[in-house]
Amino acid sequence: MNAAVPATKSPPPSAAIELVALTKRYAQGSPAVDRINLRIRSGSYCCLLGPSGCGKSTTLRMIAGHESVSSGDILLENRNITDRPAADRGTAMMFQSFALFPHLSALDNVAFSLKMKGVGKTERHTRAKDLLDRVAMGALANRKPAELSGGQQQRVALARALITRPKVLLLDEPLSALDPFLRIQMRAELRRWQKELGLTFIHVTHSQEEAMALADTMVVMNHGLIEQVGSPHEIYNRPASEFVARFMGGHNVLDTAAGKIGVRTDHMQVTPASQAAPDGLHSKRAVITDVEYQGTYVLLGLQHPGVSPTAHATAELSVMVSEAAFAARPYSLGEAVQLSWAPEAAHSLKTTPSPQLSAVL
Ligand SMILES: Nc1ncnc2c1ncn2[C@@H]1O[C@H](COP(=O)(O)OP(=O)(O)OP(=O)(O)O)[C@@H](O)[C@H]1O
Repeated sequence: MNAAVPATKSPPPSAAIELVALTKRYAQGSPAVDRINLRIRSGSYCCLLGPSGCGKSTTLRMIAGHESVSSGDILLENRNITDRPAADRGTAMMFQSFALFPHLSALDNVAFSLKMKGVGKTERHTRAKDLLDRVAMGALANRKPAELSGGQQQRVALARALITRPKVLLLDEPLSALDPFLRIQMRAELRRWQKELGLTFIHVTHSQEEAMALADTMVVMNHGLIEQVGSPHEIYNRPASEFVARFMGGHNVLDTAAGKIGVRTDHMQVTPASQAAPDGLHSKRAVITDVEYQGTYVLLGLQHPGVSPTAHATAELSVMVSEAAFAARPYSLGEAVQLSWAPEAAHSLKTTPSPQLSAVL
């Protein structure tokens, strides 16, 4: 007879950063960050995402040690760093404006923190030059920041952050100072560096597109709370709440007898009302209020029937129709249609965040 074997629980994957009931209260009123729990996997690219004022930068600054914690804990590789000084945490920060010293060369900017630590000139210059070579900036090591492009300054800023050999790199809107073209280029570089270095990156952004392009894990915040944690694919395909569906975009939020549901705009079909069956559980009448050509697809804006469109009204619903489908059957403003969707394309949405959502990666 087999002896009963106690069930063994496999340990959770190692976390580079763990936030435990982390809270920041600046003054009376609702906290900027409200008892959030989060584990960020070692070696992953994590994006903190949310609208202005949601608490993402405050969270990052608390991890960096640039902001005091009202209550809760921050652990780095199981070490409690909540009250440790910024320079002694194993984190490094890369800022939006790169914060390079204008009067110092790229090499001296990168070597600066080693100088402050009393590292000798030969060693600090060797280490700084190695890092500049690594980010393909070795040839421009003697240039001052004003003599470098935005992208080159970003590489210097990255090298400068890495010189202290951090375990976790914190990036506060690192791409927002760049023009749109360079932003996309540097986004790819950030992702490549993170993979090459095998470091944990925590990147704050308000851009859904940026977070989707970069993150292994996205953390969507709203009003100091975490609304949802997941891969870009999970968040985009199964937004947990009405807020996430609306914030991520590309979704319609519909009221049904069973509550609110979300359906992706590219997972809805349009049929002329004259050819449609009566509305059912997975269909709805609507009137076209907007037709936008977007290249590979046409975006139709729609209102519920009976709502007269005004010049300032934004469409309540939108549907993506492929360019070919629109060419085969164009739709015009004011046309009555039926929207339909497959039952599996719809998922229910929470309307309010739960205050103590525990987000474990
Ligand atoms: N030093 C401060 N003193 C008082 N309130 C602050 C301070 N810093 C931030 N706040 C408040 O805390 C809340 C969260 O701010 P935080 O900067 O973390 O938001 P955010 O999501 O990063 O926004 P943004 O994208 O605009 O930077 C906001 O309501 C903000 O006004």
